Amino acid sequence: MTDPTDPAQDVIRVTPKNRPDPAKAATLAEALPWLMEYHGQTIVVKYGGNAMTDEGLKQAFAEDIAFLRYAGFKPVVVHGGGPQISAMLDRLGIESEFRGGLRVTTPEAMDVVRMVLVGQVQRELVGLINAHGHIAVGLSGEDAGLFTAEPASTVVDGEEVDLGLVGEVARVRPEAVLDLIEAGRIPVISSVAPDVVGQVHNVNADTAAAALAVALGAAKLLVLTDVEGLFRDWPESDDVIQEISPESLAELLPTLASGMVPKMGACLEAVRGGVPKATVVDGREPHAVLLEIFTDAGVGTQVLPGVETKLRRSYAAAEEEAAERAARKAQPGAEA
Ligand SMILES: Nc1ncnc2c1ncn2[C@@H]1O[C@H](COP(=O)(O)OP(=O)(O)O)[C@@H](O)[C@H]1O
Ligand SMILES: CC(=O)N[C@@H](CCC(=O)OP(=O)(O)O)C(=O)O
Repeated sequence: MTDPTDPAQDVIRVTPKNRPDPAKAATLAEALPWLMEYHGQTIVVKYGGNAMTDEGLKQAFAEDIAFLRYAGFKPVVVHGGGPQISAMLDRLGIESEFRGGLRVTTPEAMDVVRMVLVGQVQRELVGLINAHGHIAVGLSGEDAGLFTAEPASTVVDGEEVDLGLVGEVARVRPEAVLDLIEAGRIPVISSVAPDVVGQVHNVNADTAAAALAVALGAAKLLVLTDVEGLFRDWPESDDVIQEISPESLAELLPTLASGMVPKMGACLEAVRGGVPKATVVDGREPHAVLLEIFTDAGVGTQVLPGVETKLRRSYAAAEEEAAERAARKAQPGAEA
């Protein structure tokens, strides 16, 4: 017989507020096909500096990455830090410019790029992920011969531009990353890399992520940036490309502007190199990684072999249209 006056008894009255929520179970159940698809698979996540704007976003990113690991995936992070490098160069009074989406890098700027990427951004991300169980380890392209760079060049307005110490990835030795994955750790990688004589180069982080995804045989490359995806006619159009084939992307690439050139070029390289899917999503959305991987909601732009180009309205444009419709409805004399 229970004694209702015994304070040791832990009782709870079920009210509509604290009863189990079937919607939460539905969200978890929605994740099942993706858990099955990616269990044990490597996913390379490129975290762009433009999506690291506040502490909450960075913490949510770290939670997502730890979540993937505990869900049985093998996440690998390649991080950027363009805005953070620019801020430090400004503080130090060193000028830098972008050509074709790449930073023209002098030896003086290279020291700053390396210091900010390896010494600041990478350290911070490792710390944030390790708050969830000491699982992250930082590396750069200089560690264990991970990346070998060769000088990159780019053509802007038909002219070849000298980018200084900017590198392409000429070779990947993924063994160090594979060792860490095997040990259940999460590699967090900065995109600086030596050339064959040891001169360190500044590699665009999208480019580095794609090369690594190919070398690891990743099941997916996920790129977090500060736009909803690839806009068809930036900045005029509201249309975001939802799905695109490598062939159509190759046609579109020469028409793209600024940061999207290396980003979409990297997605193309990844898919051409055998990665089944490369996706660009808006990293300003908290938990963008979990939303993209585990839900059916079509977010961002996916590069997939064998698809027709599919468009959707940007969220901002769709919301504006909905607000206009609502305002028209609310006007006196409007039809109910
Ligand atoms: N077609 C396009 N669609 C979307 N964004 C574009 C496009 N063309 C250029 N951009 C620009 O590219 C930027 C993303 O590249 P970048 O600044 O290098 O980002 P990240 O730091 O994430 O690598 C966007 O913020 C946008 O200003
Ligand atoms: C050659 C080149 O442009 N390197 C980039 C490296 C960092 C990077 O790629 O950062 P995001 O991903 O945040 O853009 C730079 O110096 O900004």
